[in-house]
Amino acid sequence: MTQPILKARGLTKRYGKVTALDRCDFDLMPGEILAVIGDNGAGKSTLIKALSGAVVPDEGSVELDGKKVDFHSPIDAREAGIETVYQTLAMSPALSIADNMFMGREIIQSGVMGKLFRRLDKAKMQEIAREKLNELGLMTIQNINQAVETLSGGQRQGVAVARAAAFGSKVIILDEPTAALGVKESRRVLELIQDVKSRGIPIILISHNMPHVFEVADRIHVHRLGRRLCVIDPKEHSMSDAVAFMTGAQEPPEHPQAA
Ligand SMILES: Nc1ncnc2c1ncn2[C@@H]1O[C@H](COP(=O)(O)OP(=O)(O)OP(=O)(O)O)[C@@H](O)[C@H]1O
Repeated sequence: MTQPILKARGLTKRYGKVTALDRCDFDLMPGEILAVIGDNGAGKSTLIKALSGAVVPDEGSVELDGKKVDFHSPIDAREAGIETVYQTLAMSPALSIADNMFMGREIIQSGVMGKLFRRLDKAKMQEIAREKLNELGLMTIQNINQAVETLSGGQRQGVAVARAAAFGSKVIILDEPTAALGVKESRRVLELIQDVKSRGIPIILISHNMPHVFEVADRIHVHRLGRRLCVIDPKEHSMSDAVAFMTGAQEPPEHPQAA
């Protein structure tokens, strides 16, 4: 049987009296798009943070590729191959697309200048950035040296996803990638998500947008009251079923398709 690429068991995170995660289980299978849905305050963000090193759970375990991992910071998770694109994109608007793509992992020139003065290999970074954006069909971005602040919302999101796809070797987490976008831009981002999937990289998609979730997700993790309520197949359930499970208006399916 196929093993999950990312697996969590019994994750618990308390903030004072609030239990944001309550013995939560989670499974992401290789190559899939797994949507995570849930009401406001259900604990989706906390789950994602626990999987990406931004929050250290009080209890529970996380396994990546069958090996136990203990992330203490997002850098730990990144180094292990988990890239997260947050709703509030962590980008520097005044810097170029290439600079943003390589922020925090700049390429240093080989030779003396690099060794002694840590001089950056700008040409190399631009070349790789262009290649990555092209690969993902982001051809609308003409100039790799253009400042990110001059891009549209959808293009910015595209750069963020391309950055994640370029470096996230194992898992990409997207937190509400279409929330701030118009119809056309959302469409482009959804296509991009499918492009990334077709390259074999599994994606966790947190979204409140049910049509978007139902369009791209292979499976849907329904989160409620800090834990996984069930996992549903979007081909077998309607959007109104999903909302009813999520809000507690309807009992979840008897045999939750855990993984
Ligand atoms: N840093 C924090 N300090 C205190 N309480 C927190 C903190 N982060 C989250 N919580 C609480 O934990 C619970 C779960 O929050 P979380 O943000 O994970 O939910 P969510 O499902 O992502 O919600 P939304 O869809 O509204 O973003 C909420 O009750 C929230 O108030």
